Amino acid sequence: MPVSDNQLVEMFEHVLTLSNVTPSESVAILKSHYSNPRIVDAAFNAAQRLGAKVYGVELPALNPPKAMGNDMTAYCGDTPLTGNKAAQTALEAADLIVDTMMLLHSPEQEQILKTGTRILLAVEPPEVLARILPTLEDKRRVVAAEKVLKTAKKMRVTSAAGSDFTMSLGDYPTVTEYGFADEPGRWDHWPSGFLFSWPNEESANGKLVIDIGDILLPFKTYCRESITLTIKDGFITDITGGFEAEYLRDYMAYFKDPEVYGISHVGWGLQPRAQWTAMGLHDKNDGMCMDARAFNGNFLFSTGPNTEVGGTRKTPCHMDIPLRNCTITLDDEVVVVNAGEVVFPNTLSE
Ligand SMILES: O=c1ccc(O)c[nH]1
Ligand SMILES: [Fe+2]
Repeated sequence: MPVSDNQLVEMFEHVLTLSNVTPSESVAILKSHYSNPRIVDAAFNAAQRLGAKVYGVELPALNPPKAMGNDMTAYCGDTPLTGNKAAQTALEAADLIVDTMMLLHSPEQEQILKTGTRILLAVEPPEVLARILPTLEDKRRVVAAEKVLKTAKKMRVTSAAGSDFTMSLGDYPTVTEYGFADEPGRWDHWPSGFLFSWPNEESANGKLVIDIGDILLPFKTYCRESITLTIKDGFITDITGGFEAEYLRDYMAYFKDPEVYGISHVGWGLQPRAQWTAMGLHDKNDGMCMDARAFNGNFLFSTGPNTEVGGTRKTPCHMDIPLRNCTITLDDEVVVVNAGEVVFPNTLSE
């Protein structure tokens, strides 16, 4: 439901405080013409109320010729910042950047983070920002899960629908998202509450069944009939099913890039305030639907790029595919999700 300007400023003050913004710091508000002006204003006001030095960086939008739809997560790689050295310098000078235009996980973003600058992405609708306002408990839960994921050498995902998907882990880092950028060089996304890593190259194998009700982003559709993905040595080699499978095949083939079939980040949702049903209550252009990526107990699968963690796959096509009712096991013993229920960490408060 509608969120007042006053509540939006108060929420930004809460999240910037959790992000350790102090009066001795500088905060850059990164925007473009398509940013939500209410979010830009609330971020400006909240940072000033915390005593920080605030400035804005506005970049002209970039429209890659092959990009379709309005969801910024669909097309990764070049961003409005690409090649803009002066803006890059202005952003690297900040202690914290509130990104209201979506830098995505671009090489430029990684360069900024390397300087110690923190980045907080905030592009979802204000009512989603309000419903999933970050808490220290969110961080505790995600960091507890990170402890097992970052030492895991193997992940196995199974489901009653027929998934049996394994991969080796360890060559790539674990990324946590708990909703605030509180440590130097950290990128985070408000709203969130999940974690992920990437399979070691050529190690992902098996079958994934996208079952009825599972979600396809950026299509923002609930699957109405199952799709079966065959994965061999880190790449999808077959996509079978009915219309939904045909649609996914056609969309991925459009990019004419074999790297679109590579496996990208894999992890699970830990946000009890995110809801599987939320996507159905929003228009497709409202936002990127973080409820789908973060809802408690999902298996978040994705395809395409791995450049932000030093991989070589720079394909622009990125699918995020959260599955329900999966069992996720690490190293054949630690079950983190059992048939869609989070079992580790085992304490969850609403
Ligand atoms: O927060 C996000 C959003 C999109 C994505 O692909 C990863 N994390
Ligand atoms: Fe993703």
